[in-house]
Amino acid sequence: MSIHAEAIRAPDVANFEQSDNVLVAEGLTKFFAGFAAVKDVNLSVRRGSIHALIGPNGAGKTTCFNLLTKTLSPSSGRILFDGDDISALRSSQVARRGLVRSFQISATFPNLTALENVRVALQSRFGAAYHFWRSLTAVAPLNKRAQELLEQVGLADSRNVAAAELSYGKKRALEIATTLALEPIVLLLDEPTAGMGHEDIEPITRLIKAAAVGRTVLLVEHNLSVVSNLCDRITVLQHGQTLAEGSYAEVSGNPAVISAYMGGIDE
Ligand SMILES: Nc1ncnc2c1ncn2[C@@H]1O[C@H](COP(=O)(O)OP(=O)(O)OP(=O)(O)O)[C@@H](O)[C@H]1O
Repeated sequence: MSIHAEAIRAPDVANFEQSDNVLVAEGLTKFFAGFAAVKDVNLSVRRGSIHALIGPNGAGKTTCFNLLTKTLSPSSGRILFDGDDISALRSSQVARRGLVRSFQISATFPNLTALENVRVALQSRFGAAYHFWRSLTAVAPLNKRAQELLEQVGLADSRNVAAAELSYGKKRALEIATTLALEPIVLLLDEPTAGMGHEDIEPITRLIKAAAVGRTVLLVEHNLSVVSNLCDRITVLQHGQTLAEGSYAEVSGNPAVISAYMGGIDE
């Protein structure tokens, strides 16, 4: 895959100067049948940063991520996006505001080509004017943008290949292209390198770096070398609580973090 970092377009982010933190969690807590999977987590994601949520297995990363993406509702606490309390909003509502979770592979349409998948994402963004039932001529203007997005994620040569036929790494790249079609202000990625072989990890890391230009990225990631290579800021969770926050150098030198990972760095 060849990736054109500089070509990935920055979103319209007129509010960038307003506040240092684009996404803030305050006292975020989630109980499952009396068990606190996430307990009183405070988190500030700086505008323009690549921020990782890490921690040992069962630390509460996925639950925290699902709360931030509004896939789950918090038991208590609140979430601010661009200064607005989004705690009561649905994921579709926050996505329209620019807080967009990367589609999961299962959400791409396996029988549609890479180009068609990106076009469907663009159609969903542009609404009724480009709905499915419109003729191919009507949606043609979207092909150019879809093609650009495919080029940006290194999939130009795969434009006419069905999503189901793409390699695992290319499926993840397609997933990112469909997400970028929505012009996210904050791009949320759930374990972007999970299940990848070494050959795909480096290109996807470069792709995320490129996609982060002009926007903010928050990801859950198990692979600590990816985290160290990619992320400006890291929040370490353990037992549902924040154990440490800082740069990779800061958190990786923190004795509490070392102890939490002892015997179980799940790279
Ligand atoms: N829907 C649920 N119902 C009950 N318990 C849950 C549910 N989801 C998560 N948990 C529990 O909450 C805790 C945190 O889980 P979570 O998946 O958020 O951790 P994680 O850090 O993402 O773990 P992993 O690295 O293994 O994916 C775990 O003990 C898990 O068993």
